[in-house]
Amino acid sequence: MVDTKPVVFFVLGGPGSGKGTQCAKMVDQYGFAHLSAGDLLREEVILLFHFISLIDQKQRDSGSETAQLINQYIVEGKIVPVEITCQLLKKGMEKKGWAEKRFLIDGFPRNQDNFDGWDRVMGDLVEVPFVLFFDADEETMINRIMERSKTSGRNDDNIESLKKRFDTFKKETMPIVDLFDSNGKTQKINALRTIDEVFEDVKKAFEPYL
Ligand SMILES: Nc1ncnc2c1ncn2[C@@H]1O[C@H](COP(=O)(O)OP(=O)(O)OP(=O)(O)O)[C@@H](O)[C@H]1O
Ligand SMILES: Nc1ccn([C@H]2C[C@H](O)[C@@H](COP(=O)(O)O)O2)c(=O)n1
Ligand SMILES: [Mg+2]
Repeated sequence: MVDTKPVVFFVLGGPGSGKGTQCAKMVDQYGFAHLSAGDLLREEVILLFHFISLIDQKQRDSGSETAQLINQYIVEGKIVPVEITCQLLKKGMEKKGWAEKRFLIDGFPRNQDNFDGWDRVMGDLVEVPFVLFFDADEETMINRIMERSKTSGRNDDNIESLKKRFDTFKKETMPIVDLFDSNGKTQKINALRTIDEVFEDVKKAFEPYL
């Protein structure tokens, strides 16, 4: 039987490097499935708070605790424990019908805990041909995020949270990018040009999978 493992491409880069923007273009133009770990975590907080009034006391306490924990991690720019994030990603993949898809998993794995947790749960179930890494300097990324903050409504799009997110990115995420790189699995993209120029390089990286 032909192996039908889903193909997963991780998408990494600093805050505001353009991960979500470029993934959206891959979805629109080539039908890739896109899951952003950050988006899934934000949605989970909303869902847990929203349904809290509908469930019994015991579930309510645990749901509210989880929502508060995720929210706190996000505002502090820290990485949520992988048990939570990996389950959300797995469920998201299943919902999209995972066996036939090419997945872009954006903002994951963000640290060693993410990397190890994914490997435990998903390592044998999917193929990961490479990691796309959007390279940009901090000043550019700060400018983009501060502009985005005018409309995003994100509670971590402010200078205090942003400093912490950059700190986490440098200390915890870059070693993961380097780890993939040492196995020849990082495709680095210069993210400092226009959205369309960056997308030209993104397409080249995915050429064998289009
Ligand atoms: N190449 C680009 N040139 C100028 N602006 C860009 C470019 N790419 C993205 N942007 C803008 O920068 C902001 C951040 O982009 P995006 O949301 O895609 O980043 P991200 O990497 O997903 O960030 P985060 O990690 O915070 O989710 C958005 O407002 C987007 O429109
Ligand atoms: N693997 C992940 C991805 C995201 N988060 C949390 C912490 C991030 O600062 C925040 C926002 O992510 P983004 O939308 O910028 O990709 O979400 C995490 O804990 N683990
Ligand atoms: Mg994003």
